[in-house]
Order: sequence, then structure tokens, then C-alpha cells
Amino acid sequence: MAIRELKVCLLGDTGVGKSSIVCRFVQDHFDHNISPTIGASFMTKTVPCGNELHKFLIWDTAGQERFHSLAPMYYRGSAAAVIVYDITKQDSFHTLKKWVKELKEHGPENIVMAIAGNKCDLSDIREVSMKDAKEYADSIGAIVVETSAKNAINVEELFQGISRRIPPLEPQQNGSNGAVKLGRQSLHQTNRCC
Ligand SMILES: Nc1nc2c(ncn2[C@@H]2O[C@H](COP(=O)(O)OP(=O)(O)OP(=O)(O)O)[C@@H](O)[C@H]2O)c(=O)[nH]1
Repeated sequence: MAIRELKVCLLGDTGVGKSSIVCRFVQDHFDHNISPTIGASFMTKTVPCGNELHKFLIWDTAGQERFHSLAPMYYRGSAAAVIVYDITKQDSFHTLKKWVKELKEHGPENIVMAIAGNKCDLSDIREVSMKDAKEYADSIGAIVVETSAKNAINVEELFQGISRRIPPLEPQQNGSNGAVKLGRQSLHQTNRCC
């Protein structure tokens, strides 16, 4: 079975829940008192996808404005970007649009874009409708899903959606372009959470 390493970066305003989404995905854990990311943090998780294994190399970037200039290091060479907003904060949706613009101008040409409207457990105080998010995502050809890192809603589905958008390797590509053909491979994760 071929294993493919896929670099994925998370982008979005500070406090929208990027680290919490990664922590939920990799460790199935949620920390109410999580600290803001400084620079970026890195984790991996391997998931099956058809006849392949996708090893996500996940770069969780810091949303604070002072770290903005570091972002190109993380989206450069990425197969996918997860751009996160907080459904209870309209401003975070504006910031998301700025990230999309930057990715279109400076990111990899075929990058898969996935929009995550996080904190959907707080939908009673939402400021961004799913309709608006869906219309915007459709206009840029992105995946969109509302997630709750807190309540473990749609986090797996977010990454499964990314996996499905990654074109399968041609047989002759096995062993190149980041894919390694393996006899047996156990699902394994490297943990450095939050
Ligand atoms: N209610 C709720 N709170 C959440 C959820 N996800 C994250 N939070 C909270 O939101 C706050 C910010 O979460 P982080 O994961 O640190 O956000 P971030 O986007 O990584 O922030 P930066 O590292 O500053 O970029 C924390 O208090 C989390 O506990 C969620 O799904 N629901």
C-alpha cells in the first residue's frame, strides 16, 4: 500500500480554534485552556484513503497578526490548506477571505482549500450563516464544513474531505512524489499536542 505525505497548513484568525481542531483530529482531545500558538506547531496523523495511506503533515500556524509574515513558509508546498473561522465572529470570516486571497496569489497552484466554520456548538450566538459560508466556498471551489473541536463534530469529516480531493497516485508514481510503497503499514501518529 502506498503512503503519501501530504503537507497541510491551518490558517485563520487568532482564537478561531485551529489548534483545537488539530488536537481533536490527532489526539481526540479538547483543552478549554489551550494557549495561543507561538509561530507554528507540527503534528502528523495517518489515515487510510482507498488503496493509499495519507500521512498528513499538519502545520498549525499562529493566528496573531505579528506572526502573519511566517505563513508562507507553511502554505508553500502544501497539498491542502484548512482555513478556519469562528461561526460566532463575523470578523473572522473576513479574515478567512483575506487568507483565501493570499493563497490564490501566492500559494501552490493546485492547493486544496477547505473552509472550517468552527465552534458550531455555539450556533445560538452565530454571526455567520451556513448559507453565506457555502456560497463563498462554492465560489472559490473549496470544501466547507462546520466543525466543533469541543464536541468532536465534523473534524474527521473535514480531513476525509481533503483526502477525497487529493487525486490518487498513478501506479508509476509509487515510490516518488512523496509516496512510498510499503508492504505493511500501521496507522501511527506523532503527538505534540497544544
Ligand atoms: N465552544 C468552543 N470553543 C472552542 C472550540 N474550538 C476552540 N475553542 C476555544 O477557543 C479558544 C481558542 O482556541 P485555539 O485552538 O487556541 O485557537 P487558535 O485558532 O489555534 O488560536 P491561535 O493559536 O491564537 O491562532 C480556546 O479557548 C478554545 O478552548 C469549539 O469548537 N467550541
